[in-house]
Amino acid sequence: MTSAKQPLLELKNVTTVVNDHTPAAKAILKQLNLKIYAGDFITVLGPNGAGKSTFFNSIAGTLPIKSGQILLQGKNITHLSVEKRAKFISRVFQDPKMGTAPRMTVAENLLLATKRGQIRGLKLRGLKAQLPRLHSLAASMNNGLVDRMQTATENLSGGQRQALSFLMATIQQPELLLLDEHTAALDPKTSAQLMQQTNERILQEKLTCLMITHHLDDALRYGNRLLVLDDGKIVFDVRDQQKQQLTKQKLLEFFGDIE
Ligand SMILES: Nc1ncnc2c1ncn2[C@@H]1O[C@H](COP(=O)(O)OP(=O)(O)OP(=O)(O)O)[C@@H](O)[C@H]1O
Repeated sequence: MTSAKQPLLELKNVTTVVNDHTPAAKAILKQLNLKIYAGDFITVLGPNGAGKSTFFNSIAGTLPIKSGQILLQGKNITHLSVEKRAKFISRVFQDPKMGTAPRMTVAENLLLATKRGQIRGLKLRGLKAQLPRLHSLAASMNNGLVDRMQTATENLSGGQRQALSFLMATIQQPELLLLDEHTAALDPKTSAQLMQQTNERILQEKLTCLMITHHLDDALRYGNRLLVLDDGKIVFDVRDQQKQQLTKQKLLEFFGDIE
């Protein structure tokens, strides 16, 4: 029974306010409660402006929460800095330019990611010894990234760059992976390919993941649990068999034309 286990991540009554203490103050997350368990691969749907990115910003610490608590494996991380949370929480954004250092090569970026949280990482020691592992990771993305290991990241295609961002975010097996529409900027074929590699890696590494998407098909096909966020609250939460039985039609009926 999942209810008896300690959640990997728990949000307790989380309220997040933007422009706090100004006349433009607005609550975006509204007393949100959620328990996420190790191994959950959760797809997150919701209309534009529902608060999905704010939800991720609150978990990652890029936006302070106004009230409530965030617990990671029972530890209160509500006031932990973004940098400290980055040791446990990885994130991939929609924009291919965001996850990588543009002037550094693919191999250097990957190596940097293996040393996340260590100061000496910046010196990139040990590149040679790590190369076989980095090569096989790049090859696993099946998109030519492995042939461009010595290429500066800024010269990659958007799909290769997102695949690299994804690898960098998962190379150290984060306790929690946040995918913020990470395939949305890619063409349909590239997006589908990255989605498939994403799924394989998450299952293989048994990662715990929250993935925001506007694609109902992806939200239904991937993961063991599906959430719908609307107006700063979780309004729908299904898992396992209930999720498998969900159809696109039922989802559309539930919250209108989200796509
Ligand atoms: N820093 C901010 N300042 C002011 N308003 C903000 C800020 N961040 C978010 N908002 C507002 O909060 C609401 C929720 O935004 P958020 O980006 O979390 O929604 P979303 O569900 O991710 O939307 P989308 O699907 O369009 O990406 C929106 O109305 C947005 O304009």
